[in-house]
Amino acid sequence: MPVSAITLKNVYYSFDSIFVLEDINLEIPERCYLGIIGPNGAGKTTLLRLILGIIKPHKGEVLIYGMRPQDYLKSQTIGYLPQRISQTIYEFPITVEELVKSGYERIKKHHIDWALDVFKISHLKKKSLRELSGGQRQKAFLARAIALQPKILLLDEPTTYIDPYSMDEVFQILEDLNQNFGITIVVVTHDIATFAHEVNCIMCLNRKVVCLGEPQRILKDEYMKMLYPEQAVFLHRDV
Ligand SMILES: Nc1ncnc2c1ncn2[C@@H]1O[C@H](COP(=O)(O)OP(=O)(O)OP(=O)(O)O)[C@@H](O)[C@H]1O
Repeated sequence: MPVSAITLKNVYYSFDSIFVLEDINLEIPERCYLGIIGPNGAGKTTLLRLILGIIKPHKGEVLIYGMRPQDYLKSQTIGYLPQRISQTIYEFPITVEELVKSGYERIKKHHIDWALDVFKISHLKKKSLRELSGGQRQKAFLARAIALQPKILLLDEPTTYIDPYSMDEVFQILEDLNQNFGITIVVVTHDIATFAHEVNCIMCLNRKVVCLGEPQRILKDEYMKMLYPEQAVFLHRDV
């Protein structure tokens, strides 16, 4: 039986007494590459923050390899690329290398070098973030997310700022991290059509789990209509 990397059981979360997530039940097996899609405000980022233990469910439980996130994080890490990165970080003269090790007290140099190498930005390591393009910066943040060699990687809109050529490169790297390094990846995205070719499972979220399954099955009009009922035009893609 596959090991469950992330489990959510009957999870509820509310802001100001309004539930933004309701009765979420989810098992993400180890080595899964899951895409989470859903309209604005569907609760996608909130779900990632629950998995990270930044916030706690108001009802139900979140387990990482059978442990509460705060217990798991005592000995392990979860890689995370947040959706919104504070612009103020660019005002400090921080280099790519410094960014990758920031917040990690005992990180080893070869881990930093490995992460920079994975995202093909070793040549930029002494450059200030201010000198980089948006895509190069995003790769620097992705490198930081994997620097501690986590078993789980959570990415919130990772392809923002990345041009189509570099996007293929990033997809290749993520696939390699998933297949060859065995990292479980959860990616939140609005770029459904592109990601459908990358992930092996898609979850549609809109406060509740609307549907979950293989991309070929999920990207059918019937499910998209359930997820985006206001939209007049739906995706027609062969995946
Ligand atoms: N700190 C907060 N205080 C109050 N409400 C919040 C807070 N953070 C999020 N919300 C609300 O919770 C709901 C879910 O937000 P969340 O950011 O998880 O959605 P999302 O699916 O990631 O959206 P998007 O695709 O726009 O990034 C939204 O209605 C949002 O307004």
